[in-house]
Amino acid sequence: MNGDTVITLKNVDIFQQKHLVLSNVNIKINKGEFLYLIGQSGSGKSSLLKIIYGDLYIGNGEGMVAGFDLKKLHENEVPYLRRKLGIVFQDFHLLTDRSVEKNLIFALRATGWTDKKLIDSRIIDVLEKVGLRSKLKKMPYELSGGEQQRIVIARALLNNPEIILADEPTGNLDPNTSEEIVLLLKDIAASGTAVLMATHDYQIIRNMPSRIIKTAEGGLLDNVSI
Ligand SMILES: Nc1ncnc2c1ncn2[C@@H]1O[C@H](COP(=O)(O)OP(=O)(O)OP(=O)(O)O)[C@@H](O)[C@H]1O
Repeated sequence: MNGDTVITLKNVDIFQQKHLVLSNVNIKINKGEFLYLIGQSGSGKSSLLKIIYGDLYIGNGEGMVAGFDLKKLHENEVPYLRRKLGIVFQDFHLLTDRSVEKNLIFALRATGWTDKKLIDSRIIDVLEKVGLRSKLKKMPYELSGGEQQRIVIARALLNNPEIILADEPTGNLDPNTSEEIVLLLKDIAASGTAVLMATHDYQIIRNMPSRIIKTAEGGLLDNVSI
């Protein structure tokens, strides 16, 4: 793995229980790349993401993610791998009973941050990155769906991840708001974080083309056109 590669999977077989979902997966993703992950429902997109964030273990093959060797990954190292990853999933909602600021403080404390000054300045940094500094004191229900998704992205950026995994981040958003979210993710990629975004939204891909990988027929295809 050279210094610019943040994800390498080599001849990896991906199982759910005893069922082989994807076989012989080969992929390299570099620092700062933005990729779409497509594939029919049930074809293995989530399983691929799970291998990357250490929720499924590698059987056959080799994998390196953000410097962690997936083959040797011990259960108690998974939280450290996750700190190198920003996760933006549809079901990773904001906590609805507290403000944006308190959501972000909660996420930082959970990953070991204790210094109040550093916490405050990190929160301002990530809110500026997503263009929502003014929403610091708002409750999630006072924000639009797109704004909430930006805050989820801000939360994913807190620990300065090497990779963002986004699973259908625009699934509940209207087309214009969806494009803004993808533009934001592309900006984040341009500043050095790799972004892998699973989506079923081909319109977005057509409007904002990028490298596409696809789960199909029990394998992973690279550089696909749609
Ligand atoms: N926990 C599990 N135990 C057993 N089989 C599973 C489990 N999770 C998923 N599978 C099976 O693995 C295959 C791939 O599922 P996966 O969730 O990776 O697909 P997907 O492409 O992400 O689908 P979707 O787009 O609907 O989210 C499916 O056949 C599914 O039934």
